[in-house]
Amino acid sequence: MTSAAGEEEFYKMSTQKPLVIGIAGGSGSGKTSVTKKIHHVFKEHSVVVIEQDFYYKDQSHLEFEERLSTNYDHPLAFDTDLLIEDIEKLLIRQSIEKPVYDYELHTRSHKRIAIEPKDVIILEGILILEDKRLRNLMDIKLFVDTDADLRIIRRILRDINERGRTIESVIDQYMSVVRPMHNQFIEPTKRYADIIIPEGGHNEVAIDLMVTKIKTILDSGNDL
Ligand SMILES: Nc1ncnc2c1ncn2[C@@H]1O[C@H](COP(=O)(O)OP(=O)(O)O)[C@@H](O)[C@H]1O
Ligand SMILES: Nc1ccn([C@@H]2O[C@H](COP(=O)(O)O)[C@@H](O)[C@H]2O)c(=O)n1
Repeated sequence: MTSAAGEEEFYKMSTQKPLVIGIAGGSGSGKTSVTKKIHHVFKEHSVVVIEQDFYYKDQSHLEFEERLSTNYDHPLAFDTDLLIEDIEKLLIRQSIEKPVYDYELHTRSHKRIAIEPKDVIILEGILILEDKRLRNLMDIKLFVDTDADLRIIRRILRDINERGRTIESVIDQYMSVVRPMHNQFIEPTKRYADIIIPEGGHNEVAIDLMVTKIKTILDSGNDL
């Protein structure tokens, strides 16, 4: 910082309450794509992304075969207490050690990512709106709403290319667990959203509106 005005701005940015944005939606809906686009705009303005998936419960004590039978679309699959603890730390400007998840091994990796507190926290995941304590931490709640046929097509491609799955395993998991859990737990959380975004990552209008809203809140010192 070279000027008094610059120092004042730095002080304002580093002490205001961080803005928490929740991005929910079904698997394959485009949550990660929306998150990446918003992150891309704000990265130099201090945005941190927290993926709910990284907070799946550690299963390293289980055999690999046993991990295959876990229901990863149920609220109890997540270590929500740890997730809340980490967000609360970021809210009081403390750094955290974010867990890292391994989709091929179905458990947490031994790695951790050091995350410094930032002005904007984006919390992204299928069930982030399901837990009232998490909802209460959010300033803006989004739900990415994409038709089931598109979600399963996207998931098949992604899980085969990026998560080490076979087409049979993706379809079997979708029919037996993902679809029923979506209907039971994820879809009903849409009612908690402030904004419902159809089609996710390619909805430039919705992303521009979100970016403008976040800028307005940050410029006003986050007086929510
Ligand atoms: N609008 C879109 N059109 C086509 N493919 C998309 C679109 N949005 C996302 N995808 C792809 O679909 C897959 C799932 O999207 P992603 O953003 O990871 O969804 P989620 O995080 O909700 O599971 C990814 O491979 C992504 O590249
Ligand atoms: N070991 C795991 C853990 C999670 N999943 C699936 O991931 C989905 C959530 O991630 P998205 O990026 O798609 O939102 C969820 O539907 C789980 O079924 C998995 O397959 N294996």
